[in-house]
Amino acid sequence: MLGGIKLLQQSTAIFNKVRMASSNSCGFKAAVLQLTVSGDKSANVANALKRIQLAKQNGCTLAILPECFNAPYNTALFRQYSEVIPGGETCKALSQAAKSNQMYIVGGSIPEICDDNVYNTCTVWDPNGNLIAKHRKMHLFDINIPGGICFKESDALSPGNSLNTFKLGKFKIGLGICYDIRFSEMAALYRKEGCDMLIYPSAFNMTTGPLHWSLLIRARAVDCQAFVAVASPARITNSNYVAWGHSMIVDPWGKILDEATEKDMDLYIDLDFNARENMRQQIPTENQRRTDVYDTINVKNKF
Ligand SMILES: NC(=O)CCC(=O)C(=O)O
Repeated sequence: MLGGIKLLQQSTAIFNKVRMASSNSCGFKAAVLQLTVSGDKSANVANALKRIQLAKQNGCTLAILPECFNAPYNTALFRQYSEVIPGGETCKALSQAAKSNQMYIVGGSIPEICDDNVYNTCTVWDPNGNLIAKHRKMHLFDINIPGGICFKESDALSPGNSLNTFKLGKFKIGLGICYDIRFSEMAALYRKEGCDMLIYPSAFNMTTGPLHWSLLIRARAVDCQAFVAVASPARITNSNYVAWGHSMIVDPWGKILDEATEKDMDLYIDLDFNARENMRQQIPTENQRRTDVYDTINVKNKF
């Protein structure tokens, strides 16, 4: 824990072992799974496992699940669906899936219970089935747009207080959850930490989704010069919270490499990190920052 920023990373020994099996020098193939989420937790988890296996069959090294993929996205239900990490049924299933498919899994998010607090938490699993990172949503989704949407996660959830990264081979990946993407300071810290990619399991809504969703994803990609992947639940029009869908992966230039519709579907995308290196050399903003003028992030939050 340095300056309020905690990094959770696997040990070098595991890292080396996994790297051999799972990535090459310039990239890997990622799956973004846009799953239908119902009130039946076991069915949600079983569906995720099936789709992870399909991603493996399609040559993917990494599978990314949506925010709140095992439970309805509903403040009144978070506690009821919550489970402990890593001992709960969802974590056990994800760990097993990572091991049997020899994949990395970014387990979207699930309602986590810890010391009677409930968190919106993302877990990450390596191909040995080990939990290598955990991120609790830092910025709770509390908004009120008259005639649009009123949602108050803080009625039911506590916020996380740390930034979290993990390594896939030589690539460093920073984690956020949905509303976290609106806070560019957080992404800037991940960039400063050297992240090659940011992943945000998400569930935007029908009011903000149309204008803000791809804008924010592309903005974070361009200002961090990193890949950004976001996985949403599929849209179910008669549910309490209607998700925007449109899961996507954007490259460091801000180009949308692939985008889902609102329907239940998966994306499989080859990521070539050479493109990222080229961009960082051609537009070297990292070395051009005027930290003599705006030094808040750099001074307060040294990793
Ligand atoms: N689940 C969320 O955090 C939703 C965020 C969202 O929709 C937004 O507009 O921001």
